[in-house]
Amino acid sequence: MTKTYQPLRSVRWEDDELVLLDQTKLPEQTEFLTLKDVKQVWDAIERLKVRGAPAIGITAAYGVYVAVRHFPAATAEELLAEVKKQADYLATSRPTAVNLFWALNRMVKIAEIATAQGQSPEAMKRMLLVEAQAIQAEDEAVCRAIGEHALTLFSDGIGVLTHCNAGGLATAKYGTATAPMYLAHEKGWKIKVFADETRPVLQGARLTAYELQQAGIDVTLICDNMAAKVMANGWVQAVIVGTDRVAANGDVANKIGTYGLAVLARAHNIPFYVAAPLSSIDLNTPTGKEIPIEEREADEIIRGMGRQIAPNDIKVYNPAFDVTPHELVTAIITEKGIVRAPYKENLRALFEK
Ligand SMILES: CSC[C@@H](O)[C@@H](O)C(=O)COP(=O)(O)O
Repeated sequence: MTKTYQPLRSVRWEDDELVLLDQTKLPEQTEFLTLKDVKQVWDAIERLKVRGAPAIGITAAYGVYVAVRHFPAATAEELLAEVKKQADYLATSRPTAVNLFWALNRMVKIAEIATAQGQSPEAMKRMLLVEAQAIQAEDEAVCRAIGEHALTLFSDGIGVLTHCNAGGLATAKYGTATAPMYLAHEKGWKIKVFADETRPVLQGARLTAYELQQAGIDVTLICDNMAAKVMANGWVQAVIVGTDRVAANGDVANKIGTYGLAVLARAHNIPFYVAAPLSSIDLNTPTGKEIPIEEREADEIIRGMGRQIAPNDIKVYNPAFDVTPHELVTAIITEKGIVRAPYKENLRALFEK
């Protein structure tokens, strides 16, 4: 029997307001936030109320509109300057996911086009909202296309391991790494997913386990340090993860722990796939070494599980992401198809298609 995927919408433009599902409250509470100003949008991104590279980009795009919608500009040039200022501000919310900068650039570009066309400030505001909505709608189609390509690498009965949440909550719909899981499920395939809990913020436990369970997909939650055992048991035929940024040489930044998983996959001869929309591929960053890696506060670890689990003032190292060298990546699955090594040439060619 085929099942239709019921999306969890993490970002919505509703009744002329930006509404977010507060991901920090899941799975205990389903709470929606209406964001009234750009500071609230910045905070929501920084505090992980909205997270996941594509969802961050979509939110920031709406954030630009929210920031300027009531700005009393007399001319298009004046409004353009404000758009640039607010985009620069939103760009400081998180450093690693390139989708944030990609989406903000698109918003600035629309404002530049409106200015060059001699549009009024009010017309420019309307164009900004339409662009943010287009970014969201495109992401849904992109995720579905990634899912269709990724599905060609899967088969009925497959066991798949994933890390963090590259799911519907992190995108407009379907997710990236989860898209083939939803499509396999729709086809009636039996797919077994193992979700790493993903320390320290537990996106795997709180979000991936939750959204796959809601969709009726067979998902088993494991602690991060159990992945090797699950692989050794022979339960996993593919690892698939999302990404925050793919460098021009194919190095992949993703949630901390991804690199370790790629090493384990190689040791067990299991393919390691990265699902990446073109908006996450950054040809301007030559290698993983140049990708800025966010470091977050110690409290995420010391008091991360709702109670104190380490001594106060303990020295903590808390990078939110790591970089998987391209040599460990079996393939990168994009909306335009599946890319394999040599990544430098093949990723560049994608943008010329
Ligand atoms: C499709 S989401 C891809 C990545 O953004 C995801 O895997 C990830 O690392 C998210 O990190 P987060 O810190 O929760 O924003």
